[in-house]
Amino acid sequence: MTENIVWHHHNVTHEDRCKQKNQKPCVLWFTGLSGSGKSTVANAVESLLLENGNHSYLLDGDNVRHGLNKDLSFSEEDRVENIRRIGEVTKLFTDAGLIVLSAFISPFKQDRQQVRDLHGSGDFIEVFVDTPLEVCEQRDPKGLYKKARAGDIKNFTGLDSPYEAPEAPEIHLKTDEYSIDELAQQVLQHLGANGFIS
Ligand SMILES: Nc1ncnc2c1ncn2[C@@H]1O[C@H](COP(=O)(O)OS(=O)(=O)O)[C@@H](OP(=O)(O)O)[C@H]1O
Ligand SMILES: Nc1ncnc2c1ncn2[C@@H]1O[C@H](COP(=O)(O)OP(=O)(O)O)[C@@H](O)[C@H]1O
Repeated sequence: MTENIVWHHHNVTHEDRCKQKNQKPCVLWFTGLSGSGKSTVANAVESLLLENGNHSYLLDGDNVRHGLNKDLSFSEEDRVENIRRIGEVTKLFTDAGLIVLSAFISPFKQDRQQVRDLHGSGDFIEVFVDTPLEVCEQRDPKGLYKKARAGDIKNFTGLDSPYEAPEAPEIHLKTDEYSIDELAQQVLQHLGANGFIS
């Protein structure tokens, strides 16, 4: 497919863009069940990054599925393609020098591993938003569990579609033990301790 396509080298380099922004780009890859708190915590982290003078961008499953990925369903095949595309987008954004936050269920280990491999060099940070299914279902912020239990939504993650939890995430957030602010601070602390932000 890439036959006859030649890679262009640009005058302004990745290093130039990082230096200009005074940060080391990375992807904070939030993964977890629907209602686990991915969007909520990612939003709180992004606000802290803004306050700290960092340059970031938050990619959110619901929003991206309204645009770039609006042709994709929730079949296994389409979820794989969803994450593949988002992986490529995060690669472009980190190349641009940004700290990228992505909030997708991303239920399959293999797909998350592929995004990790795409980034290489330690800038992929898996953030497991660990919330028991019962708690997610109780929160049910969009009423989707109720609809799924009633049979109105098929292939719902955690019910009739699988979620493969990370085994060794860089950051493990327990949302039933800590507040949103505390969880956001845990993420910022990891970024600081690992030299991504100052
Ligand atoms: N069948 C089914 N299963 C899971 N989720 C569903 C489904 N149908 C719609 N939704 C809504 O879509 C959001 C998940 O989209 P993602 O792109 O993150 O999913 S995936 O990574 O491709 O699995 C998810 O958003 P979050 O609740 O923010 O996770 C739901 O609002
Ligand atoms: N400690 C917590 N961390 C994250 N979310 C929490 C917490 N406690 C309660 N919530 C609530 O849980 C819901 C999580 O929804 P959301 O962030 O949309 O999840 P997701 O993006 O994973 O679907 C929100 O209504 C949020 O206010």
